Amino acid sequence: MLRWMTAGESHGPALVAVLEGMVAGVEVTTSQIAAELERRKLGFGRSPRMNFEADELEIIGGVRHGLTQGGPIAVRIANTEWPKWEQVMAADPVEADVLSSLSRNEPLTRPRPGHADLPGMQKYGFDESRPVLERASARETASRVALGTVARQFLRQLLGVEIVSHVVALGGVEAGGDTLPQPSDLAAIDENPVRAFGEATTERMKAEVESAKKDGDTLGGVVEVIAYGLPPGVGSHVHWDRKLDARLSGALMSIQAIKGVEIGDGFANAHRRGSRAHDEIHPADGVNWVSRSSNRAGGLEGGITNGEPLVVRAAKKPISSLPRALATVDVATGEPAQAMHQRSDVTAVPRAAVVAETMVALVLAEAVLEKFGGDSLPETRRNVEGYLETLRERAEKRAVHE
Ligand SMILES: Cc1cc2nc3c(=O)[nH]c(=O)nc-3n(C[C@H](O)[C@H](O)[C@H](O)COP(=O)(O)O)c2cc1C
Ligand SMILES: C=C(O[C@@H]1CC(C(=O)O)=C[C@@H](OP(=O)(O)O)[C@H]1O)C(=O)O
Repeated sequence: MLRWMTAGESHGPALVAVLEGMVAGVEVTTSQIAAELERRKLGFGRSPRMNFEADELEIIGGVRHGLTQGGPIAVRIANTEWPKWEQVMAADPVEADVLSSLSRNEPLTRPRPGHADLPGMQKYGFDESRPVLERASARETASRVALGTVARQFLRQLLGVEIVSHVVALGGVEAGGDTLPQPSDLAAIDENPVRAFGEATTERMKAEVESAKKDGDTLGGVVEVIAYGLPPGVGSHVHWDRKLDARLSGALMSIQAIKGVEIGDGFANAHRRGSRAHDEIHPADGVNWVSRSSNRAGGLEGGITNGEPLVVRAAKKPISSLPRALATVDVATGEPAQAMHQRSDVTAVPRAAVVAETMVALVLAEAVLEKFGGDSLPETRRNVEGYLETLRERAEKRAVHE
């Protein structure tokens, strides 16, 4: 079983994260994780904080000389802004008069519609939203990306799986073209300001971001993640919590501000006839011994991978910290007020794509380990080879019968 947990506040000393259950022998280095953390900061419309908050990464357990050891993998990502927040966010009590002298410590009593502020205050009994937003903040996704890098390396080294993402819609502008980006396109996508691929909608997307910024507004969008190289048979149809589509959706929905998930042509298929919705199966050579002329299912049937590329989409709502603040209630007075706002991204859609890759990597690594087991990469690899050999033998038997 692969498990992962994160802890830490947005303006606390550091984020920490633990990945438990990863096999020994996976190559992973601090610089590989740091490179993924940098990718998470990319994208036009990002928060001013992305320019000055450096992710100071340290692997503090589970990896030795560039190889996982089989034990829990622990990472720490220091918040370089910590000195400015040390008193506001101190773990131990701080003198009341010191705190009241800090402008950063103004009680946040005007909750933002769309953020976790108000329901979090109600649920946990807080008079202001600081303790809620500190943990709700998508700063936490940095620690997910760190763990996701390990999952990604495992999938790559075991199966040659490559995970790609791109922005397919931003602020109502849809990226053109039906061609799926390949792993070799990822570098170009990372260099694209809005992480788009396909027809040149980049300038229109950027213009939309500029326009929203001018209006004091924010934008949402849709990201797509594709995983190449998965064999058929990962996930299961036998029980609700083993279905890979359910697990992927839950993991993607757990990303801050993701409000919709689609597997393959999920929503478009709902409007098509069956004859136009499924992927007809044809005989072919190779391990999978079949081919399909389309991939509307997004590589999943019955909650199981079918050997086609896995394609999932996630819809992100616009950021809820609007410069042109929305109406709210000041919970200190009960009077109408404007929601608090200090700074915010115009959009975090390009960055959410990288986080979505991470969640896909973690879920796939977990499901692959369930299918193949093992405690070391060579052992898991032997199990994969045994399974693929069985698939091949079954395909050959069929060929003899024909
Ligand atoms: C990469 C990323 C960056 C985000 N940046 C911001 C931000 O700057 N301001 C903001 O209000 N929300 C931001 N969010 C969204 C909030 O964290 C999210 O809306 C909030 O935690 C409430 O959760 P919910 O939207 O899932 O209900 C961001 C989300 C992601 C994925
Ligand atoms: C710090 C990150 O994202 C933050 C996510 C976030 C939110 O409300 O989710 C709000 C912003 O933080 P602040 O309110 O301090 O400006 C973002 O910058 C990060 O992704 O590293």
